[in-house]
Amino acid sequence: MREQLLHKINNKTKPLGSLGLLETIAMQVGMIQGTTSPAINQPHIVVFAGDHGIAETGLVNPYPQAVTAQMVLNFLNGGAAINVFCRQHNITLHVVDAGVNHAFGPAPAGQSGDRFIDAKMGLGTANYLEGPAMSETTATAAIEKGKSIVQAIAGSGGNCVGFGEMGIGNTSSASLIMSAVTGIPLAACVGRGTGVNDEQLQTKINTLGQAYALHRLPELRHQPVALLSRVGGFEIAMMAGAYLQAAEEKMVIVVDGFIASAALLLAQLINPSVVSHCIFAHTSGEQGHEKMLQHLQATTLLHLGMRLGEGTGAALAIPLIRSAVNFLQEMASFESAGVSNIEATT
Ligand SMILES: O=C(O)c1ccc[n+]([C@@H]2O[C@H](COP(=O)([O-])O)[C@@H](O)[C@H]2O)c1
Ligand SMILES: Cc1cc2nc[nH]c2cc1C
Repeated sequence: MREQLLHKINNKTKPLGSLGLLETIAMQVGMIQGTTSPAINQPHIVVFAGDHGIAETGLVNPYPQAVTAQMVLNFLNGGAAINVFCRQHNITLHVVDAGVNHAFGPAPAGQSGDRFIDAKMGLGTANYLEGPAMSETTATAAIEKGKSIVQAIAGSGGNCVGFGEMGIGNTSSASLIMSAVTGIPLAACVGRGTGVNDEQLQTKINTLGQAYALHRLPELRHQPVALLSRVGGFEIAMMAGAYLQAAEEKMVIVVDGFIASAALLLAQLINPSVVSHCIFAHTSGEQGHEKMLQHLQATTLLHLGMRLGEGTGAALAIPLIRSAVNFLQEMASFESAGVSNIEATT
């Protein structure tokens, strides 16, 4: 298949390699789908929302925990950045309550076709400065729930999915997971998140250092469920399961920013082949993301200095992925168009 795809790509009416990363994407999507005529059907973004006990201490996050629930309602009312980009690019948006510290009541109706999924694992995690964030049973249940959500989307015909997240305090979980899994020192994994100042950043690093020592994270570096239970989040656990199922379903997976990539690190520990299904949308402005991407040996499509989350980077990358698939499908070949090629190409 690789040979056939390369032949098809190289015989399009363009100088060899001149579509750059789009050629890499066309090759990858063809390999995932096992065809020289790949297609992106209805793409989906799934945003997992969850709260973090540590956020209530105010030691690691500038915005209050209540923003998580408020933003979920904003998603359902169509007013967040991810709503705008999904509307613009005709992407179906799903919003999952993975464990927000708020009772939303019976299925709050989304406008503009947005879908709400109640998968609440609790009213936020416990504060991992004092004990585990959740039990290992709950971490496993969240992974399984993430799988079933993606299974339903695949069943409805979607073959491309991006995962986003919303959770005040979740850059802290992501930094701890990153440091544990990659072995990169914690201080190099901790960034400003939604925007801590220099002094708050030092407090964040010191605070997370305590959690790192308390839970002896380096000893858990090969144990995704244990890591999730100690310092994870419900939305991160669910997203890890979602990655695994999306790969199982042979979907094209679009990876968003810092937190979404940390969830992928955990999914990769469970099934290393998941990364071959992943297209990395963007390099986040969150310090640490670049090093995490290096660990994943990932090349990203976009460098926009974005650090919002919600799946916004993934949504912006989807039209580029469509362009990659479309050039493979629709461009004329040298032969069909009667354009002169050079000898070296076959
Ligand atoms: O996606 C990213 O790279 C990213 C980087 C920094 C912050 N965020 C978003 O900001 C929130 C977490 O930030 P914080 O400061 O509360 O840990 C959460 O809702 C994320 O979606 C997202
Ligand atoms: C307003 C706001 C919107 C967000 N979207 C994702 N994370 C966020 C964090 C804040 C604070």
